[in-house]
Amino acid sequence: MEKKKLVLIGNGMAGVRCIEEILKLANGKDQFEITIFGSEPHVNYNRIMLSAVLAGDTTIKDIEINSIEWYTENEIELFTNETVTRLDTEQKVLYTNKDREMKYDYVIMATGSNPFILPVPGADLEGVIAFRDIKDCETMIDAAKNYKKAVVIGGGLLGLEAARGLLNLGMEVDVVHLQDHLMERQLDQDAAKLLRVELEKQGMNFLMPKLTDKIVGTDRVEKVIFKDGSETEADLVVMAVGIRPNTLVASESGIEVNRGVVVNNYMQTNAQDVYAVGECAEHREVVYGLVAPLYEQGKVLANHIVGENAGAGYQGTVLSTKLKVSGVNVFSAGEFVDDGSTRSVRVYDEFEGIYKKVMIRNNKVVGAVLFGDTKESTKLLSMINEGADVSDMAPINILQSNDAVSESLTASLAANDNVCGCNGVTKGTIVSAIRDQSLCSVEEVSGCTSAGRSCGTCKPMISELLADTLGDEFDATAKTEALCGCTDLTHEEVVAEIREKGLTHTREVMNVLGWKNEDGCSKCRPAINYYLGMVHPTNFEDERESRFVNERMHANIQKDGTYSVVPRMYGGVTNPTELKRIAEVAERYNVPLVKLTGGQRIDLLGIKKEDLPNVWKEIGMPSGHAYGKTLRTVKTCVGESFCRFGTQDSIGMGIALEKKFEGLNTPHKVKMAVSACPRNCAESGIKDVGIVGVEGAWEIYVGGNGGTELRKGDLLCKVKTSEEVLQITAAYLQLYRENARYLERTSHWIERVGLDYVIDQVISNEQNQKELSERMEIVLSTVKEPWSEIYESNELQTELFKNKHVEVIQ
Ligand SMILES: Cc1cc2nc3c(=O)[nH]c(=O)nc-3n(C[C@H](O)[C@H](O)[C@H](O)COP(=O)(O)OP(=O)(O)OC[C@H]3O[C@@H](n4cnc5c(N)ncnc54)[C@H](O)[C@@H]3O)c2cc1C
Ligand SMILES: NC(=O)c1ccc[n+]([C@@H]2O[C@H](COP(=O)([O-])OP(=O)(O)OC[C@H]3O[C@@H](n4cnc5c(N)ncnc54)[C@H](O)[C@@H]3O)[C@@H](O)[C@H]2O)c1
Ligand code: SF4
Ligand code: FES
Repeated sequence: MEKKKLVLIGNGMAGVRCIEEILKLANGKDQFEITIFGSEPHVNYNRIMLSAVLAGDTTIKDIEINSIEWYTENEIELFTNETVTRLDTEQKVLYTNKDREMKYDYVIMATGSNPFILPVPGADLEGVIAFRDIKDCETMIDAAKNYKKAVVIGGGLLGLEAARGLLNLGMEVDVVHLQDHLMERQLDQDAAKLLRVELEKQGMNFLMPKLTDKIVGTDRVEKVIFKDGSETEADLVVMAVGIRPNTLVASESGIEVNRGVVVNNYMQTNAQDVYAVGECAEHREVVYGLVAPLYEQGKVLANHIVGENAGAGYQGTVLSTKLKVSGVNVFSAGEFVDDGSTRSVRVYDEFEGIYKKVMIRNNKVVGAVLFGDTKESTKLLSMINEGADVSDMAPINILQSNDAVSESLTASLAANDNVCGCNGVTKGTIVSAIRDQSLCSVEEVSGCTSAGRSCGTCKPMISELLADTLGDEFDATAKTEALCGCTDLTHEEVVAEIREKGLTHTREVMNVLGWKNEDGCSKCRPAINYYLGMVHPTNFEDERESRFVNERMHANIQKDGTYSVVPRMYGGVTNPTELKRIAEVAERYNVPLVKLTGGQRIDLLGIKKEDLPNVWKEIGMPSGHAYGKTLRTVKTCVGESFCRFGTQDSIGMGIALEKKFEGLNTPHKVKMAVSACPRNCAESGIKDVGIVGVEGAWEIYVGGNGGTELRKGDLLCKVKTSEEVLQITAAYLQLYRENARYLERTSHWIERVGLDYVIDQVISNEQNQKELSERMEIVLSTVKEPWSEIYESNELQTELFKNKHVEVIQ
């Protein structure tokens, strides 16, 4: 079959993706001889990531999408630095600015947009630029080396991302905005207000509402003057006031143009065999400026042009956006302004800086705005796209999956929910690809499914899906043992950097260590929080929002949304007074289930979240930490006082251990037991630390586990006195704290590092033992009792239990 000549005008994101789709289809490659013209001097690159380049999070080299080898391998003829000027649609010939003429059979126009430059005096001065391509990005990076003050005109997505990048480059930044609220095309007033406050904290200065009158300077820009007569100094002005579809080739060729090049559902223009795709195209009077719709268009076009069934064609897209500014989570999708026909559910948490609004019309979700916590964005976008009926849901449940999902971003997603919004890739597709093609890294998943190839904000979710699907194999087979998909650094490297660079906050760690996803994920945030506390025990500010929900609430969440409360009973010992108080509380709060735990204490299950502080106070006992990565219980046998086999005071030893180590933060939960003879009634052989009394001595066992992977503890040493048991346990636990990876149980850690290493560090090297236990004493001096801390503090109670206002508004 003779190949048809297919020419792509525009070597950018939408056009080249469409060519990739054509090449993927059977016969696609064989049908066409492909030529691409691009005005820019580069191969196809990820324009979206220019914001990340400017912010110093990645480099221009790293944002290349298709290497020059890709064009060669696919036999694509590429002309960079060459602009197509006109088509003769009768003769099927195109012309370029380099006097080239080329015959074609099919043309795809993917010429993108031009940034809008305000038609004000001085807009042509040196130092006045747009932010659209690599050249603009390089100009800004160079300007920051020589100049101090930048003015960004436009408080939309682009302007704010530019401003963040310029701040990172060390410039002072004014953002000039026309309206009195930022991102007015995506956010309502309330979200915009919170956004402004957050960005001001980051150092941005807002001049709004302001209309630019002129830009002045001699050779280079010196100041911007506004219509109200005020002015601001400027060494650099970045215009980010919107874009206009680039329709020049079409209009020069007599092809129908409105705002963009007019296309039908198959992306055909009114000229024979001429298609348009991307930001230059106008479909049903809409021009899109985000990649998700453009990639959908490219898929339809590819199917149509190769003669595959393209169904009903492109049907339009509900837009959703996320601002890519470090430290700010903003999501907006569909409708966001209330009108008479909508009702909305809102959650506004001033303490945490969280605002969520879901718009509902005729029992269907039609839009959402999330600020501060965007975990539900994927779920909400699916609901909007599916037109999900929410008439059976309590309004708050539409928004409050947050507690339940906070341990996993992906667990609550259905197989047909999109994980990667940019590329339209579902959870089901990713999980099948991982299973069927034995994928084991985020890069491999991206390569096979395209998920994660654009803005990259979905990479943490891909990483979670890998972990969930591969289970234990994930770590074993991953190319690198990176802490999570947000970084290539290992746990050990992150800890080393925290120590070396003196990093003290989660955000700082992510910024300084170049996190790929600026907000981190549910894997790295708790880990970093733990490592910071481990490295800097005395000046550590625990980041509550980085903790798993159970640790944040100091109680275990149950499947019906209530909580369980387990007070501490040192060594499993209680008395009638405590039992009476527990019984009274159970009656007063209608506790549906009171149960003895395997760790020798009492569990009150089914407590409402708002009742927690009062229940804790009225029980009057310390927290049993049944929910934390910390010491859980010390189980004891009755020992020498009552048992005829007992050789030691196991209860006394257990209570001493529990009192010493309660509340200690550890990489994972730690369970202990003390038995007074080798009959081991307290099951000391399968605990993280198990103590066994023998005649005149104690044996210390470590690394035992009674869970799914049963492991018998290893004998660490045998000592004579209780003091030695306490000191060696302290040294051992401190070594575990400093050396293990977050979420690694002692049983796995010992398997990894070896018992010999632990004996060497804790037993053989006495100086080391002393230093480890001294460091443990420092940590222990910082421990606070969490329940009383909360019920004695109105502020904490409001923060945790009372500050979510839920309104259903007509
Ligand atoms: C800094 C920045 C951040 C962004 N962040 C996001 C984001 O987070 N999420 C998101 O979805 N979108 C984002 N966008 C928007 C996204 O990059 C665009 O929607 C997307 O690049 C449009 O693809 P396109 O192929 O239509 O246009 P482009 O990528 O602009 O490609 C068009 C190409 O055609 C070339 N060209 C034009 N005319 C001719 C001609 N006559 N002959 C030859 N070549 C020609 C141009 O030089 C250009 O290289 C961002 C944009 C910028 C600038
Ligand atoms: N995270 C993302 O998804 C992302 C990031 C960057 C860019 N983009 C896309 O790139 C394109 C360009 O972004 P954009 O922010 O320039 O476009 P935009 O149209 O979304 O925003 C332009 C903003 O400039 C303001 N403005 C207009 N005239 C002004 C004036 N004279 N003075 C001050 N402000 C004025 C408008 O009120 C508007 O808020 C859009 O399609 C956008 O979706 C997306
Ligand atoms: S472990 Fe030994 S001392 Fe303790 S209760 Fe059992 S038999 Fe008695
Ligand atoms: S959501 Fe943007 S790359 Fe996946």
